[in-house]
Amino acid sequence: MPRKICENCNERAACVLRYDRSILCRECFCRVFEEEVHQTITKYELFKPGQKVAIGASGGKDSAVLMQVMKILNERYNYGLTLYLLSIDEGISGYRDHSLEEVKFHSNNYGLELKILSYKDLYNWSMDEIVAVAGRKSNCTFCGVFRRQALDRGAWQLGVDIVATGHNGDDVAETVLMNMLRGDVGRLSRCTAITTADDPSGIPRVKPLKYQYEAEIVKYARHSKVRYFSTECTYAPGAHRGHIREYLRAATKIRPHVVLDIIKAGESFEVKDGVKLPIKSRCTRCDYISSQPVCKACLLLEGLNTGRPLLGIGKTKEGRVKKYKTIKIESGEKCGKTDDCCSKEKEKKCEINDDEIETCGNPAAGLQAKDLEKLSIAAEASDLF
Ligand SMILES: Nc1ncnc2c1ncn2[C@@H]1O[C@H](COP(=O)(O)OP(=O)(O)OP(=O)(O)O)[C@@H](O)[C@H]1O
Repeated sequence: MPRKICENCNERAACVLRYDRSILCRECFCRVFEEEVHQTITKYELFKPGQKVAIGASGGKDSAVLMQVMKILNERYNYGLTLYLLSIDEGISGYRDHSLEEVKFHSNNYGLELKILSYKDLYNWSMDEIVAVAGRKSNCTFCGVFRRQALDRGAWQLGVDIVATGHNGDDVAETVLMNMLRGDVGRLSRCTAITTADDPSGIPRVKPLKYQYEAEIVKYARHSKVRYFSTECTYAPGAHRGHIREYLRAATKIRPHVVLDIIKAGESFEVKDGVKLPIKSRCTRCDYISSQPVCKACLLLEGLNTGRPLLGIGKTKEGRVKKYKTIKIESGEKCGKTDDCCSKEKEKKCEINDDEIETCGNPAAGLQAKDLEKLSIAAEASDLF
């Protein structure tokens, strides 16, 4: 069989590009990969000259590749950025402690200042301690909510203008599917954004690898010899995201560009006028941005600190969060079982929980409450932070 050669330079071929099936050698593949990221950065104007950028560094393949590509592009194209590494130590022994060793190696290797913040210092709870009291079903909710705030706090401490994370195309496509399966219109409408900020006046986060396939990130790491920690999180196997990931992998075998197609579908999604989305305000306890009077992180912490670890998770009666939903009343009939029964007006903002299902005879209220309850489980983990 004739030896395959690179379509660019006639060197020995090493891989096939996923989207157009071009056959490339190692060097040309790496160059094409870097140029694609450069295109994303320039097209979406992710950075401005002179900015300080913290790279969210977990030690895994995505953030390790992001560091290397950002360092190369910053020099090749004179972006004029000062790069830092920011790591959050969630306190997962046998996982994060090992992956942080990789981050320390990268910090020395690239000469980039590294800041590490731990959940234990920030919240007085490590993930191992949380899992010991809350079990393994909701660990991703705790971890996702706490990490979002921790990255923000770390970014403040470093004094950076922007945080870049290694979220890749597969991550974004998974999140689109997760939000669709949950019918979470609010998150669906914002999860494909390449630049995000929980707090509009806070430090924005960008995803320069948003259009890169995970498989090609792995190839890039292999061909350009990027070191990374490859073990999966100790607590990941039960996560909902894992099932979606398996589905996406299977779909990719049939339709190789399904990842980019899903992202495109998500980007084209628009919320109809009149659909009510949660209104963001400030947490009354910590002042962090929140659509509830008390933010999710404060609620989860309250649960942990008062021996009710599922408070805010929405799984037990004790830990149930108050939910509000605007209910349309078709007939205007009054069920009469509660004083403030949602009956007189055509529309009313109702607090929904299981007790209300029992006491209020309005079938619409019961239905909404059950649906919301299902949706609330681990819903926080379906945001890309
Ligand atoms: N503990 C952490 N500290 C700092 N940044 C993090 C941390 N965990 C995740 N991130 C950032 O969020 C991105 C996506 O995280 P995710 O949990 O999806 O991990 P991943 O897909 O395995 O990425 P990676 O391969 O970089 O670990 C990472 O690439 C990184 O930029």
